[in-house]
Amino acid sequence: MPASSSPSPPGHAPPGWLEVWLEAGREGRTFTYANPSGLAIGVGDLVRVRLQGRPHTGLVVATAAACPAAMEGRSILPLDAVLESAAIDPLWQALLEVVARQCHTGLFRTLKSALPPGWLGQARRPPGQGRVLWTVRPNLAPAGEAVTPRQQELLDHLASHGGGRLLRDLVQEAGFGRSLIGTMERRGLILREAVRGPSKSGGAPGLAGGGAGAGSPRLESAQPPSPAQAAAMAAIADAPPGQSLLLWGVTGSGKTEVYLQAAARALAAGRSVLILAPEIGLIPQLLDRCRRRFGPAVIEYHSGMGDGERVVAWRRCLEAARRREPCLAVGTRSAIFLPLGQLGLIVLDEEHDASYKQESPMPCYHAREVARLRARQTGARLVLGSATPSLETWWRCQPRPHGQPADTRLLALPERIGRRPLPPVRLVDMRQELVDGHRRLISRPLMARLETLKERGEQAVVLVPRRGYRSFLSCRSCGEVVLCPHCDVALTVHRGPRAGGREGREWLRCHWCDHRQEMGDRCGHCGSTAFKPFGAGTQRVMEQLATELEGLRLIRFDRDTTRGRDGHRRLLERFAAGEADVLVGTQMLAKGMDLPRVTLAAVLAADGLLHRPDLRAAEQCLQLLLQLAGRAGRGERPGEVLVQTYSPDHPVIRHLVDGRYAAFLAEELELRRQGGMVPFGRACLLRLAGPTASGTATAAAALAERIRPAVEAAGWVVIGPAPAPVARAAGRSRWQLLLHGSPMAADGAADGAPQGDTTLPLPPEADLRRALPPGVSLTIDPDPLEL
Ligand SMILES: Nc1ncnc2c1ncn2[C@@H]1O[C@H](COP(=O)(O)OP(=O)(O)OP(=O)(O)O)[C@@H](O)[C@H]1O
Ligand SMILES: [Zn+2]
Ligand SMILES: [Zn+2]
Repeated sequence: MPASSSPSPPGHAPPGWLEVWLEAGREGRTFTYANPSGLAIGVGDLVRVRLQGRPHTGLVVATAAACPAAMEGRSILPLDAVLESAAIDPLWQALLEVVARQCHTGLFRTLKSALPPGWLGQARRPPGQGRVLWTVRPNLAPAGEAVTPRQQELLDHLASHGGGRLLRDLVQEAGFGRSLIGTMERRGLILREAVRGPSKSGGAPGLAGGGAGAGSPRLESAQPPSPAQAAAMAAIADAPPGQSLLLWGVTGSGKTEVYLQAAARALAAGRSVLILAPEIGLIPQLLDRCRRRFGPAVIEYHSGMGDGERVVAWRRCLEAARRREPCLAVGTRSAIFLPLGQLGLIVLDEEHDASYKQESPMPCYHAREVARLRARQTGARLVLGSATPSLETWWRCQPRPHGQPADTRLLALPERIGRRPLPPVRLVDMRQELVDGHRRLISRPLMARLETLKERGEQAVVLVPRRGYRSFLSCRSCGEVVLCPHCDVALTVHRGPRAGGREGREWLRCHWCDHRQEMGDRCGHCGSTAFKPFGAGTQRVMEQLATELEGLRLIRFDRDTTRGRDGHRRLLERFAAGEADVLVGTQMLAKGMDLPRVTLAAVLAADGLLHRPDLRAAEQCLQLLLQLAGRAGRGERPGEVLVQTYSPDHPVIRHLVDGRYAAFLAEELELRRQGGMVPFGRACLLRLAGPTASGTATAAAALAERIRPAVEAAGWVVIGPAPAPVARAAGRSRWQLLLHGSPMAADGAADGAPQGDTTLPLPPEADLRRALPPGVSLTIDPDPLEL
């Protein structure tokens, strides 16, 4: 319950007036409130106030002893209550201020993006209020205590949610009955606790820092490290505070084991640990591994969770920080802002992944850069792990001129665990397949390999770049591709029941805005009703495999089949349990999976990945293919990679076959150097979107003129305006301006320094917005990953 009027500390008069930030509109606004009853209040406190008669939760951002001059003589409302003292730590706020500045936006927008949804805002119900049920004794099985299957289900469910979940989510979302919960409470199997204010949370399970032996008998013990793993762990332990390290380990080299042992060490020293993965789909496996090692108290945080659960996770971090207890949190990019105290270690797994970058809304931050700032600020070590490091991170490991040490230390795990070989890559030239009269989706070599899977008791993963049934549809008369009416992208053919539809029928869907329509509509270009489908999506590949290889058991793994909270976990568990021979899916199957029976990784249409007009297209494609290759041969049996392509001589394919990622990076770096591109130059993208093409174009041109003086004075150039690569999406026209600056030209350093000064030569964000016509939105994206 809200903290009541606490006496103010001696020597500090309670402030008479407060500036409170409230979530009003997109930016938020501060309002002045009075403190007539003299509550002890400070910056960073969470308070309840009234705005237009309604209760709101707000954040105190300033206090004053005297009434602000602007408010003199006006009636000022008193605040209602202090909800929570020191809800925001000054150090944490300082971090957000730097992020806001680097992303060229305000602190409020940044706060709003960093805090869990519902933390601030109109008090529909005060944030996070509710009852949480905690597991008290998760290990009933070894204790030999009798529980019903349904009771065990509830215990497992709680364990998989960090040990605790809001009562209303348990009932409404997870469907557990109140009587079941009541019975278990009475038996002392679970514990109810209100989540408000600093809690005495005796019921929260503790974190086992030491690995084996500590706490629960079910905890798994650490693996004896290989020499390379041991060297990496020692280097992390000995690194100076704030140091960044790149853990470059080939797929299956045991990077995760290094993270876990480094985490155990930090926890044992009383310091918190944060481990990030780029996608929600990778969280379940990572979380499971962490919980097996450290117990159920590991905190989970990502956008796949309900708002209430995120608030609970946030609070658990805050309260642990107050008690100076270490925690271990696992999450996606937004977890980089969790209010963990005494941070000792931050890990970004798959550090090269583009999902670490927020594209919209602003702030367009990169979790890797925020992690770097946070590590420096708190003295934590930052470990960036990857089998295919980003060019930027690799570049930071190179020695600097004049004998300065590299910014990031390189640690290598050059071999797989158990010296298992990396799987060889075999190309299937699809042109030759055609010449030989084989026109099927699945080449003969791939068929032959899949046919023997089952008898050998092995499994395969098959990557298909697109979900759905067919990639696109074009008109038989005029050849035009059928586009989404709201976006400049081709509609994808899907098959199967859709609301009210029949099984097996085909319909069209936009992967950008989710528009859906019937197949039979006329060609928008010539009026013909005859269409021809092209390309194959996951659905069609499933169908083909099922008809051509009878008896082969398949699971489809894409965004359509992994919906819902546990969608990824459910399918992967079924596959791991041997319920299927082949997993057919999109990019998401290339990452993280560690299944010993997978001996074949195949790509059906590599060409769909190769030809993208983007600065990082080659880098991202090679990363994906190497990741995919890394799924094969992780167990006792050797693996193999099969790539079907029409472009066997493409440089990316060549590098894939040679497996020489370092050589690729060196070549790519040279290209970037010649072009003055990242990391030899900096870029910033201004994205505009508006209701009409002409209005948006005019606004973009006016904006270009407005910023030109400041941009050019800093030695940068303005490129454009130009239509965005997808010039219309969800009915909005999109234009963009690219700013390009070269630190090389500016400071004359022959080698280009890793971006030192990260502020952009632009007028303040608010000025830019004010100059835009109504209805036109602006996103400022510094160091964009996609152009
Ligand atoms: N020291 C060790 N001794 C025995 N087995 C190990 C050791 N370290 C890791 N392993 C096992 O090797 C396998 C691969 O390790 P891990 O998943 O950590 O690799 P990774 O480098 O993270 O892989 P990827 O990048 O491909 O996801 C796992 O099954 C893991 O349990
Ligand atoms: Zn669309
Ligand atoms: Zn037509």
